Amino acid sequence: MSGHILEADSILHSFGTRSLLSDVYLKCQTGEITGLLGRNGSGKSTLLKILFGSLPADNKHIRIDDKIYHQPFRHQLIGYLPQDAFLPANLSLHQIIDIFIPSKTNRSRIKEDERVKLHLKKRVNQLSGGEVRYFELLLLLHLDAPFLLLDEPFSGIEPIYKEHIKTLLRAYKQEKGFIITDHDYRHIIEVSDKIILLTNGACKHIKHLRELEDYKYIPPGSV
Ligand SMILES: Nc1ncnc2c1ncn2[C@@H]1O[C@H](COP(=O)(O)OP(=O)(O)OP(=O)(O)O)[C@@H](O)[C@H]1O
Repeated sequence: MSGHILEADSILHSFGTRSLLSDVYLKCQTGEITGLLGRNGSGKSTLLKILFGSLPADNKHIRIDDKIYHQPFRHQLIGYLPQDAFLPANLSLHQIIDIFIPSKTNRSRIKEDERVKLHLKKRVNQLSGGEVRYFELLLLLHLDAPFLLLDEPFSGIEPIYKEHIKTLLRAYKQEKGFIITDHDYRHIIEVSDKIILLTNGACKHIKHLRELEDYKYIPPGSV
């Protein structure tokens, strides 16, 4: 897959009288992981939903390879891992892989994953939270979409899986661009090529990690 560029600007969004996103610009390209940080309630999940196209914004301008899209997910250009589990609870992993993944090669790859193959016959509701999270992420990585938005991919994941997930992200960024957000900020910082802090409705591009302290996102002396 050759390189792709996702650019979003002029994103405005309010809930009632509260202006949440007022001046958002961000750019992501294949080969790159963008870490999106921000305090609770700063609007990270809202921004990802707007980029994906599942939440209508008051205003938005999303371009992929210079073409404007209102709902990029309808064109299989963006995949999205929401904060909450999204898979049908009563289907087996085997069934879900066959339904979600168009490519036979990719279906086999997922079924051969050592953390998935043990559970293929189980239903989603028979897995632990961390096992489901890992499976969801693996499914998304095997979609054709050039961009993936990951909302808290490390949530509920045991340490050794977190390391494995970082390895997967580094491997798949050869062909995909990622925007990831998680409060496990050390993992985000470690795996990301660039860091954005969402604060006061705008994206601040962080050049030096100490700026995260200046913006009071992390305590003094953390980096
Ligand atoms: N549908 C909605 N209606 C009204 N307010 C909402 C709605 N969705 C989100 N909000 C509010 O918008 C703000 C931002 O929510 P959002 O989930 O985007 O934050 P976040 O940065 O992802 O937070 P966290 O880090 O806690 O997950 C919150 O104050 C939330 O209560």
